[in-house]
Amino acid sequence: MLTATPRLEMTQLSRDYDGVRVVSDLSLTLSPGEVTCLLGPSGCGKSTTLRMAAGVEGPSAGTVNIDGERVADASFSLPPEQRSVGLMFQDFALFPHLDVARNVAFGLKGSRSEKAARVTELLDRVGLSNYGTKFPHQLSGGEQQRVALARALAPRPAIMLMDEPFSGLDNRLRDGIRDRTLDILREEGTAVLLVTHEPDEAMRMADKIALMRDGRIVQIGAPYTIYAKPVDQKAAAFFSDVNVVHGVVQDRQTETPFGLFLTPGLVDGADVEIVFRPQHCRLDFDRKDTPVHPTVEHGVPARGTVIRARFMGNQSLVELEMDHDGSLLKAVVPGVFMPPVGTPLVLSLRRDHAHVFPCATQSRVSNPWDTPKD
Ligand SMILES: Nc1ncnc2c1ncn2[C@@H]1O[C@H](COP(=O)(O)OP(=O)(O)OP(=O)(O)O)[C@@H](O)[C@H]1O
Repeated sequence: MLTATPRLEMTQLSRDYDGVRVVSDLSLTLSPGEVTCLLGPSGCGKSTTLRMAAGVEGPSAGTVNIDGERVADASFSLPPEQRSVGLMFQDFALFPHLDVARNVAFGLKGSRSEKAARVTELLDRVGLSNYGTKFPHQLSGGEQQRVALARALAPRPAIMLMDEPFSGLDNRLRDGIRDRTLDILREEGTAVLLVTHEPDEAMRMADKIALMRDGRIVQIGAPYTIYAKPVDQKAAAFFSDVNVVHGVVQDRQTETPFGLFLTPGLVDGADVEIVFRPQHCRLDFDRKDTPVHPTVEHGVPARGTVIRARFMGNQSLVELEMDHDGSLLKAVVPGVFMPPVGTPLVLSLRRDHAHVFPCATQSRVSNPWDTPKD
């Protein structure tokens, strides 16, 4: 269950390397039992942030608190072993000369029998009850990952910090191990900070996603919010291909081949982008003799010609060259739809899934669902 007291509280954290700021003014809190994913492209500062939470690095500015206690600021940083944190990285880093039971017991304090009981409990939890006397080299990648999880959980850390812990695993294993790992972390009430550059992994695992770019968090929210209400075009494009249609504001609205979009608060002449995902497009055959009618849900359809169609399993990707300006737009439609190159089609978009951003500041200004009927 989530409570109001944060387990980990990072406030206005920054980190410089050789005078270059790689994490900037970053604030983030983690609650017990909550999984937060730091998601972003390579080099955006995810691992540096995680290392500051762990105590492997100290911040150049800002503070880190764990359970209300200051563990780091610009002048000091408690080392990892003095913080209640568990660490898991891509290479499981098991001790090769210790058997599984001794690997799990490594960081444990207490009497021999207490340690043995905790090791037994954890090996049972990760489904490796009979593996205590095996050595790491005798285990598969998935089994090693489970031992690493048991070892990290053994001292009952308040916080689990995980840096791409599943990326070394075979695809077939990964989903099952991810789900089971999450179940165990939730059962333990551990607050989790998971670093990943894979949107699918973040969407699947996170209660909360912190989307990073250039050392900053650009958006924090539940996976659905981050996906459905991106703050800008780059945030939208991090999760899937996007289509972008340009327009110019006139009288607080912007006219496009897909109809009018409200753009309140923007001055006449401002450039805007209408951004929408291929999954939110609809295709219809172009019956040239029959006019295409706008609808509230899909706005005005625009004409285009098929330049490519690809089958992708349970859906098809169709690319169109648009009649109005020769731009390329993509539509993903369910099932098998493979129109030949040159087929005229009309494309419309789900207006409640389209986003309007001013080109200069790239921040979200409105939901075009409010757009009046054309
Ligand atoms: N010890 C260091 N010394 C100098 N620069 C560093 C150091 N560690 C990281 N950096 C730089 O800081 C920036 C952020 O690196 P970081 O590893 O935090 O990014 P990341 O988002 O985790 O990337 P990836 O997904 O590729 O691991 C990068 O430009 C990196 O080169």
